[in-house]
Amino acid sequence: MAIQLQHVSKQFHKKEVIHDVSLEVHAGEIFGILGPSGAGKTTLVKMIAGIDMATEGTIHVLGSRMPNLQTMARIGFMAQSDALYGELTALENLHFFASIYGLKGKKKKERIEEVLQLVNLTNDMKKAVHQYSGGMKRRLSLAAALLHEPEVLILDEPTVGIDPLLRQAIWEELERIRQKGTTIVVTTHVMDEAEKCMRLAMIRDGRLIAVGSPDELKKQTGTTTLERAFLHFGRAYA
Ligand SMILES: Nc1ncnc2c1ncn2[C@@H]1O[C@H](COP(=O)(O)OP(=O)(O)OP(=O)(O)O)[C@@H](O)[C@H]1O
Repeated sequence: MAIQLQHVSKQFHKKEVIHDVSLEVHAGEIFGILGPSGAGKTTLVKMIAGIDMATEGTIHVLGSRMPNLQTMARIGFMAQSDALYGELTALENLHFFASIYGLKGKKKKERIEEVLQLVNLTNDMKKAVHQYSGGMKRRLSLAAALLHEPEVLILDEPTVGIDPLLRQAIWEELERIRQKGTTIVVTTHVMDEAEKCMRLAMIRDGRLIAVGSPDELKKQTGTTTLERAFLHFGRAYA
């Protein structure tokens, strides 16, 4: 088991936005968190990544209770808004993040070259990031999250604003990374992306309404699309 949430709740200013969520993510899977805007996906993944704390309940990642600094060094996190330095080039940005992750010398240089190639930005690596398109910034953020070859990779809506071709390329990349042994958690509000996950959690109004593989969720509800399955599970909480 790579990730375990037990009875996790989160309040902001006394308002509860996550209610009693328990779930498990298996090692080596691509696990999706699917829900509409405001459902609580970002709040959940931030707590898993150790950036935010649960108000109640416990979260374990790779066997340690979060938040835990040592474990955080084994997690790659890509936030929804790109945390990049616009005035620096892509290469300079990656050097900066690599130093934060403690990469040095030859290993650092090699890894930067690898991730740039992975997200297909080698030819643009010397451009200032403020000249990048939205899709290029997303890919650079993904590259930064991959620098330290994390055991767990957490991506908050990684393909928002990315054209379909590139989206496809990013998903192929995620599958490659998974095969190398990384456990991946990805949030999305897009059904066809959820469909690509091995298992997924459906979230509505901060509540977990269902967990399973896309096929299981459709079967359980006797529907042919995840969208219908989502509506079906959601109804029980309406
Ligand atoms: N720092 C905060 N302070 C107060 N309320 C917050 C804070 N962060 C999130 N919320 C609230 O928590 C709820 C869940 O937000 P969250 O960003 O987790 O949803 P989401 O599913 O990621 O949505 P989106 O897809 O739009 O990013 C929302 O009602 C939001 O207003």
